[in-house]
Amino acid sequence: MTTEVMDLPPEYVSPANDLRSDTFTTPTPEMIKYALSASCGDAVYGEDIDTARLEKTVAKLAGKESGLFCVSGTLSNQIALRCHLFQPPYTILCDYRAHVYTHEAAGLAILSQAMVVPVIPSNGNYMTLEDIKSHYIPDDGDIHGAPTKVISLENTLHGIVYPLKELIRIKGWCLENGIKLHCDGARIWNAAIAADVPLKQYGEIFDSISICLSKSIGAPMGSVLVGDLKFIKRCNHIRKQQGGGIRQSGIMAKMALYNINTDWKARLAYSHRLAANLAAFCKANGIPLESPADTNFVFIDLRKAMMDPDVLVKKGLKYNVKLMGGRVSFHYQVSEETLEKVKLAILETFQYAKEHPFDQNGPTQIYRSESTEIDIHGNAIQEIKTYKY
Ligand SMILES: Cc1ncc(COP(=O)(O)O)c(C=O)c1O
Ligand SMILES: C[C@@H](O)[C@H](N)C(=O)O
Repeated sequence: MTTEVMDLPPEYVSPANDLRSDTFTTPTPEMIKYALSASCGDAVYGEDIDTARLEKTVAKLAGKESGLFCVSGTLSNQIALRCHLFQPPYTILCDYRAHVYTHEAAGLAILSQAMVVPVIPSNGNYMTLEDIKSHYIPDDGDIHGAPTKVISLENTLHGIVYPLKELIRIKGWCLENGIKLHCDGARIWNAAIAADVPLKQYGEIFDSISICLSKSIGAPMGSVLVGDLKFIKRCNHIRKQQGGGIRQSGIMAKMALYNINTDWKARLAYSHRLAANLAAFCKANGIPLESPADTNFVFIDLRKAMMDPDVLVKKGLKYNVKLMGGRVSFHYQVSEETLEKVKLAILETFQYAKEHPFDQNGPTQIYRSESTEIDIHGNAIQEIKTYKY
């Protein structure tokens, strides 16, 4: 039996109770209405006005010469890193939790033919210059080596805001050593308001930034990759090679522009407030967190708490809240009611773990197919409705 998503009850398809990711933000009627006046040129020929407007708007916000609208953050990251690289052998250095390394299907190996140096930060939260210096591979002519040619940082990573001073230190060292610096800015908007740093200041530090539109900004899709003009022209070439050329993308660009041109800071600040509230609740109840809740994510330390992620997912559904595991992701469309309900689900799971400790010895995964309402065959997962916890 295949179950159309449309058959699922409304509460299953609303963003208001969806804490799995900020990618679940949905277009509002205002965005859709605004998009009705979108341009309809062929963007591959550079003839779509609203796509060009979006690219210029985001590039200007970041203080960069040019921007390129990509269908996804994955594509914009992969294109950027590929275009910073020229002749293998080389390596890309990043945090061991970086999306470009863990969630982009080995694109760095396939598209860029790059080796990756994944670094565990010595402070547990973000790589320092000292971490980088002790892991990078110098371009010193040693025929055993694959020199590090680009460093990819994520801001925020795990919801953690990268300290500006550290970014500036890393940038200075990269300039001295001829290493490019890319930012996976899927949540750079969140970092900007949490750290009160203008996007333009991040633009001065990074050679390229992949600025996602489909997360907290709330656009239906995509990212804008920003950098200098020559670099973005090269990225446009590789984007086309990867099948990423978009024709009439004005409608999508217009929806993104609507949210960028309205009060995105207030919307993100709301999500950060909810996350901070949940983090304080966890602290007050002795529930450990993996990392500081600087922005819109709360990462519960399931391993430390011996909490079973499947129990948490099903407790969530008991209170009509969607979770994927220990990461609780807030966005501007999440309701205050959902915040109160997820507290109940987390507390009950924490208490359940005291009697039924769960020793998770496998990998910690963000994506958990059990947490969706329909399986890969499109069949509703009935047992979720008959949870036993
Ligand atoms: C940190 C980070 N970078 C990049 C991406 C990729 O974005 P997309 O899903 O649009 O490919 C994501 C997830 O969406 C992400 O969480
Ligand atoms: C997991 C990752 O691919 C996705 N970007 C998310 O944050 O939900």
